[in-house]
Amino acid sequence: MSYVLAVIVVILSLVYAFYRFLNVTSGSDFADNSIDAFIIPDAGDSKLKKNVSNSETKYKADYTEEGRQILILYGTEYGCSEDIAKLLFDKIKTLNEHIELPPFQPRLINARDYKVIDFTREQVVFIVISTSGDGVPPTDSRPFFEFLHTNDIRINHVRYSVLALGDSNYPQYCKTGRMIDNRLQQLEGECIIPRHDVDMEDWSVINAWIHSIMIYLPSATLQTALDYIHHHDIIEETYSRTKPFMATLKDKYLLTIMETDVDKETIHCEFDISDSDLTWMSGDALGIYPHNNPDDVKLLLESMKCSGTETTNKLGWAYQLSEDKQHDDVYTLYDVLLKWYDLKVVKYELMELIASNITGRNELEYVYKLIKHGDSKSNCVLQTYIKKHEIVDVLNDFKSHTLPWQQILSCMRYLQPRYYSISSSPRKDNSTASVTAAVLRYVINDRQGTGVTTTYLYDRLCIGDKCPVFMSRNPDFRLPIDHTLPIILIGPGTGIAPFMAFIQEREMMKSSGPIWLYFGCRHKEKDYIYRKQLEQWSNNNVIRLSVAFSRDQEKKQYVQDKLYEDRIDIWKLIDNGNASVFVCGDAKHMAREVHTTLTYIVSDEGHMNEDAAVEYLNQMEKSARYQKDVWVV
Ligand SMILES: Cc1cc2nc3c(=O)[nH]c(=O)nc-3n(C[C@H](O)[C@H](O)[C@H](O)COP(=O)(O)O)c2cc1C
Repeated sequence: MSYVLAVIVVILSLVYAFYRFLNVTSGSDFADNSIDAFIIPDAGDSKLKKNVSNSETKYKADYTEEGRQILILYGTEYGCSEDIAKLLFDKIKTLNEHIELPPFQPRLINARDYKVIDFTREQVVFIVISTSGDGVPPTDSRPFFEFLHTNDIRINHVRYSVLALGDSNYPQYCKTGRMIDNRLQQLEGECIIPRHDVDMEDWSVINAWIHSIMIYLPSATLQTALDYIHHHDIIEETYSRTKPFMATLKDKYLLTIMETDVDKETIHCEFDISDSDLTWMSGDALGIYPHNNPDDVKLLLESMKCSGTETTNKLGWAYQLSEDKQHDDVYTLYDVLLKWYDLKVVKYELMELIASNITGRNELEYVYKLIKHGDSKSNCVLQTYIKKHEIVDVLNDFKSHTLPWQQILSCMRYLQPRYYSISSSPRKDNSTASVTAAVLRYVINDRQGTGVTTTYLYDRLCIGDKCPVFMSRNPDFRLPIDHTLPIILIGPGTGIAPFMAFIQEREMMKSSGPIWLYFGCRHKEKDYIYRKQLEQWSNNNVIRLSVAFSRDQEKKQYVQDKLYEDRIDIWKLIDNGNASVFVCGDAKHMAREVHTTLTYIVSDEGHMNEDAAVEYLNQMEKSARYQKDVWVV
């Protein structure tokens, strides 16, 4: 029996080794190809230390020697396209290690800074761009998109390829990348690698695209030239996603009453941004970089077989603090995990790394079962596993691992900022930005899980503490310029956050435009957040207020029921009053229900068939956002 098992293990190991060989030779093994780029050096190694400091500036290098230039242009809302563009940059640089010809000179440019580009001087352009909002380009890439579509720029000598990032749950899937690709074709650019559409950061697609570029470049004919792009020509914002401002938490309090475990825990936080030049408009969001839960860090350290006192100098990338001048400081592993790494998201590379390291038969069989169909989104076994496991769970599932912590880190994601609609208007107080957040606590694999940012804000960040923040623009979510026009705001739960800012704004402007607010929660006495303020506004005729309590009576009531009750008046306000409708909330089904109800109202009251009603709403709801204001912890 044991002989048979031993044979099975050997066969599995061989199959896996062969599988890895196939992947490495086909270049789709992201882990193997990327580890070097991300490995965190040990503090004592000065050569590596130098590399780390360089990595802060390497993407902004001005080239003073001739090279074979390649433009990498990215447009991003949340940073993913930028990370991919940087990875491509690093990969192209590695080609120089194997060639004697003039080096490749990749240049990395944010589409926001497109004006520094002279397309007549470019030869090869790789574009990585996401789609945002309701199928629109990332906010600060919009001028570039506009420029490209309104100017007949001469690019018939340019070779290009586009990587389009998106999410197939949205109707306008990868629209920005698709439109840019079409436009470049129209302008007679030569597409050298067909566009790849990336559904929800599907790394198998991203790797395939990068791999095609790596195959293409060595044999490509490229003239050498001296670079004309100078980074000092690019004006940077003082504070941004990559360079956040350290805001002071001025105040925080619970908005709900907690009597049982299932009761909602919603908080209000105020950040002092007075020493920054940060500005915002009602409808914008605040990006917040959290710290992880120290208990989670300790559990992870155990599963990594580390004490946490291991040291390293800073990461290849972390958000930069303007007052933080000590980039070469030594950090403990505990600190690094607390502040810069995502402890939850399991990357495929980690699974591969584990598979290459463990020896236990059962564990080997298990991991092979998970990864044998690769890292594609269609590998349901792996996807289901990843959804239900955080990194600590994975390491505990494969306890026989002997992985050095540096390698584990190299397969982890950086901690991403979380975005919250700002619930205060700058017209009222432009030095204080408020956010409203539902604290997330859940059970995963028999232990307590917590939402990183919401518990950071409520449990760990104290009043007076500082925390890195930045502004995230939301230009499609704005009050009508004409303040006399009516607005209908539908915002149950924390969906009310941006509407608090809208109402404050109109109140400050003493605007005459009617405001109808539809708010919903479970119980009048427990989670009717901002009740006092809302009722005061209602009593003072600033708003017309309608509240649905879903669990205070036998028959559940939701905002859509309230909309339906008011259907005749709503139709009049929309049709005769030219009202704008805004929807915001954190539940997908709510947005769907509201949309269905609005369609019904328009078709019934406006005497249209359903298709016409949907079309009418599409036209009318230009500024409405469904499910877009969901800033998941
Ligand atoms: C608010 C919001 C709106 C989005 N709208 C779309 C969309 O209309 N079409 C689409 O394909 N993807 C959409 N996405 C998905 C993003 O394109 C995807 O998450 C992408 O990986 C983000 O890349 P970035 O971090 O470079 O911006 C949306 C994502 C968010 C958060």
